[in-house]
Amino acid sequence: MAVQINPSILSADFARLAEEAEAVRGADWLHVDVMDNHFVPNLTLGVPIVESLSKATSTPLDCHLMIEDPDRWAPQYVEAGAGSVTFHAEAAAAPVRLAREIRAKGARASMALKPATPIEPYEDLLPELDMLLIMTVEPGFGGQAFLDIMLPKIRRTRELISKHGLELWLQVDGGVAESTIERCAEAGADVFVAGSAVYGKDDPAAAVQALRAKAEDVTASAAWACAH
Ligand SMILES: O=C(CO)[C@H](O)[C@H](O)COP(=O)(O)O
Repeated sequence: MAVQINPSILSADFARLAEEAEAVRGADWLHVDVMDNHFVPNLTLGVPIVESLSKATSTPLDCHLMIEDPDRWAPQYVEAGAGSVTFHAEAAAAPVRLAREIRAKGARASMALKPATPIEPYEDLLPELDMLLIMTVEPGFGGQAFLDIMLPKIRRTRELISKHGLELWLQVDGGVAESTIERCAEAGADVFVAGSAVYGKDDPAAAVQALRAKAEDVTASAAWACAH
């Protein structure tokens, strides 16, 4: 699977979201962080803004729901135009039913794990998903330091994906930058969310390309990618 770079609009200027989407032309997806100040201690945006943004950009939206009760809300993000919707394993009451509903409505279904949540209890659910997101910071804020201790979980997840022969994308989010992306790629990630490492730069589009080049260098020779 080709490397994908998804800039996180959490680090963008919320008053100029359409222009900020344009500033990362060439990115694979725009990562939209939805926070409700309950599941995480921060508040960002909701369905109406996702609906407007989906009409304002041709880059598909990868919505990461850091909210309680995703079983109720996630389908509304598909209707608002999201191409991929990620709910948290810790918040979903019925993750299989929810993943099937997201897919049935026409979006990619994805599940996220906070740093302290292991992958192993979810092995049997993986065929129900199009992507698995491993948080490499505690969710809630951009600009945090990458948690190296998540690398073994990324490796174990990649092994499970290979073991079951799945076409599942493996996304990492939090502290992904030029200094950390190679370690994530080597461990088995193929979809990379980056907020401050893209929007914190003078040329966000160039930052996307620099991240892509680093990850592609690794995946060209990584054992997991060659075996895939
Ligand atoms: O989900 C998130 C925070 O919960 C953000 O997507 C993530 O933190 C991106 O920001 P940065 O790349 O600056 O760490």
